[in-house]
Amino acid sequence: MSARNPGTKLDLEKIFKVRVNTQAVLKRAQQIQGQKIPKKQWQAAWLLRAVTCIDLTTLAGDDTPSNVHRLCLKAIQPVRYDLLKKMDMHDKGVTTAAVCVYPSRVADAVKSIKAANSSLPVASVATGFPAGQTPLETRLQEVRMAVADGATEIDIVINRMLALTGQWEAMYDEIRQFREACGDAHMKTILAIGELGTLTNVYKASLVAMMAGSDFIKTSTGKESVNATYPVAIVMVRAIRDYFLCTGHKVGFKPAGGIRTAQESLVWLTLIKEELGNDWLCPRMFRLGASSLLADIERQIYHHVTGQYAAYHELPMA
Ligand SMILES: O=C[C@H](O)COP(=O)(O)O
Repeated sequence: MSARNPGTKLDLEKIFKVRVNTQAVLKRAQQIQGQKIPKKQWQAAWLLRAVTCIDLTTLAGDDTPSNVHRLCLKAIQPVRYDLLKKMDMHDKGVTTAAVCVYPSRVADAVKSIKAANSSLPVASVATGFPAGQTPLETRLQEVRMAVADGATEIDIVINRMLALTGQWEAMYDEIRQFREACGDAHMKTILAIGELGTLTNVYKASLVAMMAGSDFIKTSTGKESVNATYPVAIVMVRAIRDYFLCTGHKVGFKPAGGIRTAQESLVWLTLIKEELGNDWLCPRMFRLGASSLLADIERQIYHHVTGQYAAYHELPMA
């Protein structure tokens, strides 16, 4: 990952001035979805880029060491070797960006990745994911435990109650404490946009999260009824741009939740390229949080290489 965002003082004046023009945002989101996407070998290259930006995720109540182990192996070899060889990409170290698991499964993931002689990062959700409704000390302790078990990236959830009641200072203080508990682990801050009510709140929460030192801002847990949407992404990436122009610090962006198709991954890459530029089109600055996107991308790559669609059983999945 890139140099970290140290954060800034909380600028409440700037937060209170935020207004979002919803119609303009919706129009821009439509424009981006209407853009032509690359075809043929360019599409295959973009899809491989998308693979390298995936936080391959399992966040289920029935996660076990064995399904986490399979997830890790898939993250290390996300696309079948013979397909990569046909594209002359077999020796380019194509992996996903990270695996993402619950705190209790971090040690399992670290063990599997070490056993495979890989240094793939292990990310963990924490802070009472997904609702964030546990006492602050419990949430802080969860972060410390995930880091102690070997997570090098922590996806925290914000306290929505503080955002919904306009307690931005308290939200800033909590996130600051999470950042400290993370130590050297990079922190992605999940806004849970489906529960923030308005796009204005999304912009404000984005700014507060960045001022408090988040390395990434992330749309959703994947557990809300509304998760990663393009209009919300426009608002968040504009906040990232605004913060960069004011401070010189680059913060990453992670849409997550409900992203399932290769086609969607191409739209996400287009959105990042158009709104933030090529500097953000890499795993250091952009992640796709997804549990089941990789299957479709690998299928499209199979089609690109062979001219046929694979049955799902032909592609080993996590
Ligand atoms: O952070 C990642 C999300 O929880 C994944 O959501 P998903 O299962 O809808 O892909």
